[in-house]
Amino acid sequence: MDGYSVHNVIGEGSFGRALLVQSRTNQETYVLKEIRLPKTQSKTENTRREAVLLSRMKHPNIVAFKDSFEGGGHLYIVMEFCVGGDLLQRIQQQKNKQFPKDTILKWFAQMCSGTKHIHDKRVLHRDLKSKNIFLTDNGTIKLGDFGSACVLNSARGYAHTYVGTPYYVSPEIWDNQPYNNKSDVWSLGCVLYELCVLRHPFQAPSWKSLIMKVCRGSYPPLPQHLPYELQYLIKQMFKTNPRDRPSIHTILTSHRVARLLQSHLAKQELQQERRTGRWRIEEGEKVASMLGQKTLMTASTMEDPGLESHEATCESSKRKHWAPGPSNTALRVLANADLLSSGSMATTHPDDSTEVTQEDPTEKTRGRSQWDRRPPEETTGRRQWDRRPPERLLSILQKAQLSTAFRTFSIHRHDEDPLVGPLSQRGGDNTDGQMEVAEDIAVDEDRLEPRSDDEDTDFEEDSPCDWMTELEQMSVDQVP
Ligand SMILES: Nc1ncnc2c1ncn2[C@@H]1O[C@H](COP(=O)(O)OP(=O)(O)OP(=O)(O)O)[C@@H](O)[C@H]1O
Repeated sequence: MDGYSVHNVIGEGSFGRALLVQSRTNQETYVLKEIRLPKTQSKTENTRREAVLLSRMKHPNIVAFKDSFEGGGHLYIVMEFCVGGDLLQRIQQQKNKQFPKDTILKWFAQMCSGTKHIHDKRVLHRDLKSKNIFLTDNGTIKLGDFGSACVLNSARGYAHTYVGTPYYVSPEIWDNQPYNNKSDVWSLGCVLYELCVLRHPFQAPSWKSLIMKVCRGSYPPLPQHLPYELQYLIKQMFKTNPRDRPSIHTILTSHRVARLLQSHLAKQELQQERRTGRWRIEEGEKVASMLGQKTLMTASTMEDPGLESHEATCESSKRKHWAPGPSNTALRVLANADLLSSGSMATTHPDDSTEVTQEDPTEKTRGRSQWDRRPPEETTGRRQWDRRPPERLLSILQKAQLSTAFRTFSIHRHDEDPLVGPLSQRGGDNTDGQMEVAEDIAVDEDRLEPRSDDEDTDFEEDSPCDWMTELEQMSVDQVP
């Protein structure tokens, strides 16, 4: 601490404080994060990983790491100060005035660029949200607060990390599936939506309603004045099956949307893209070993072909695949069946705006992804994403006191209603209980078409924690 003089405290997070400091050496202003070190050795190691991870991420759209040190039972991480504050504050400052289209595109392009850098290193952010995205004085976007997932890798830590804040959590996480790179894409979709609408895409008056909306990808349509590309992009980012969601690489390289975004990336960023476009294996391995193998798995177009074939042999047995059937964790028959109305048991297909029940075999092919133009017989056995909400979770939440869920999920760290977010409308919104997507949007299916699963970057958490079981146990423990 001797090298810095403290100006003021700029905020308190769940792990400590953020201070505004000035370096005695170069007189520059920085943010110093003071993080309480856990008592046990293994947890302390995990906490240190945040600093290690941050120090390895060098990109114009990621908050720059300056230094880290320890003292008095705390870890201190010194990082770039983003004068413009976080994006959530910026959205709130707008009141109800929409951002100009070009601002949205520029910021989103920069977010993608930063996220791509992280993903190219096989790291998942896991907590992308407008509060963790910052602005510099010249309006450049910087992703911050990432790597906390690696820090919080105790069993409870994972539960905490996986769920994060409910507004940004993708359907597969509610379904107790491993976090993967497409889960970050979903969260970025939420941020993009917030920039366009100044509200959360998914908000509801109850847990059940919120989770159902997320699992069905049900959000109010964007205002008509926004360009087609943005409307379409959001629709793709909110594909409930992660395999149908484009990767960041796809978003940044495909067709018209990509061109629109690329034109908003500064020359400097494009150069950085070119430099880091290919994933460097040594770099990825270094990060993985620093993170104690807690990082990610195989298969990316960014790899050397040699690496790909090597990994295909060595890793194939380890790699987790999406189960070829409905989730066996979340879709157990609900003991208290009245939790779900008949309407909520229906599977809705936004692409053809038809509601069909999950069990109706004649409707199976209509539920296929719009990208999947193969004849029905070729797709037999392919996983159809089940858009019923994760019933086991709903059941747990039904029994659990909201305050228990509040603590476990760390959804909202203050005393307010955990389901009322900073951009929420009280009492939910007009999509509550209904499937309302932008039906009237014309779809050009050739644009931003995700490549096949094998081609698109796709990696996931190595050893995910079964946070749902943990939560279930906690709710049982709470019963007097
Ligand atoms: N690099 C930064 N530049 C400017 N402001 C920052 C920076 N990092 C954090 N802040 C601000 O400091 C405050 C505290 O941040 P911190 O990351 O410690 O906690 P949090 O994001 O509020 O909570 P948590 O980390 O528990 O999610 C926030 O208001 C955040 O906007």
